[in-house]
Amino acid sequence: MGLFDFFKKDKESTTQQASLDAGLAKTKTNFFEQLSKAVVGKSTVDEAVLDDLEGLLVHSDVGIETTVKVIDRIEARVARDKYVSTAELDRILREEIVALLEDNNSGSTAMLDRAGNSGQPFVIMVVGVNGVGKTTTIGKLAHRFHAAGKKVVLGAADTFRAAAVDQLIIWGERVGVPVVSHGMNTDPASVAYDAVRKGVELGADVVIIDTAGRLHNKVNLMNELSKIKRVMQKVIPDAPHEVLLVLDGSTGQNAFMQAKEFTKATEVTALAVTKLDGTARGGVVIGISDQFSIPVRYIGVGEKMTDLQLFDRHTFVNSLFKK
Ligand SMILES: Nc1nc2c(ncn2[C@@H]2O[C@H](COP(=O)(O)OP(=O)(O)OP(=O)(O)O)[C@@H](O)[C@H]2O)c(=O)[nH]1
Repeated sequence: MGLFDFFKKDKESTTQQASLDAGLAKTKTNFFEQLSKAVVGKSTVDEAVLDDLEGLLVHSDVGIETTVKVIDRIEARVARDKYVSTAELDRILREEIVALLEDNNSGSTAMLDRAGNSGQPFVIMVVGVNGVGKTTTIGKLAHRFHAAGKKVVLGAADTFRAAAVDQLIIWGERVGVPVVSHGMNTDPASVAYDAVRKGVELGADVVIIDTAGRLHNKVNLMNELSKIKRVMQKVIPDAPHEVLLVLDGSTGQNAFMQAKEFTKATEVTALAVTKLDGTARGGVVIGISDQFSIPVRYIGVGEKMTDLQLFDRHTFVNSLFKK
């Protein structure tokens, strides 16, 4: 890495950090206001403080099971160290959350590092219900790959809604990458097949396929996703290399429910959690990454093309606890 690249990278990470800090601002304000209320007038972490902390974590959408794990860890620490001051609670909580994410999120390799390494396009099938930010996330991903010098092809296989196809085409133009589309109400599997073929023809590094996510008809969803996979495999036998489920972080327990349903319908290999900037309950990322043994790879912290970040547990928790 040359000196220029080093500074460029350094500047990039500073910008990323700033947008993460801004994106998590609502969650932070909410969490720390509540946390300081919980410990006001108390010098040690006792049962009452732990009870308040439990309520606070649940309220931040960390989820019951994960909250119980965090509280158990802190309780064990309090029992071991005998005296834990409330002033230390921040640090302890932060350490325990990082440790929890470490247990559950190991082995997540950034897609960008893997894309284009095998000589064939790296195929990403993107799933998720309408409105969660699926198309936007695909646009942002395309931008990320494109900006990193990767050749990208998009496939508009969400043919159920005209707007989804149009929106993807607009993203393609904005980013400067080709979009394979057959229009609305066409066979999604045929779009996916053509997109993967186009990717091979063009020597693309990445092919990203948008799909329709109609959860209310699980059998149809399952069949449609299986069919899309089967036809892709006629072109590239081990495709898709990633099935990315997009979840709206501002919908709290709904996001958990969707993750449960989609993981039943297809084999999901990675998660993207969007709209964290619009919620005070960003704890959902901690819960989701703990509950499903699927790595959270990306988080959305705004509407701009550059507002999609690689999820890194340390950076995330540091930002959350930064005052
Ligand atoms: N604030 C914010 N808005 C986001 C983020 N990601 C997506 N959005 C917005 O969420 C809205 C829905 O996003 P879409 O990409 O249209 O959602 P979709 O899941 O593709 O839904 P359909 O296109 O309706 O299938 C859009 O207005 C996006 O700009 C994010 O990380 N932060």
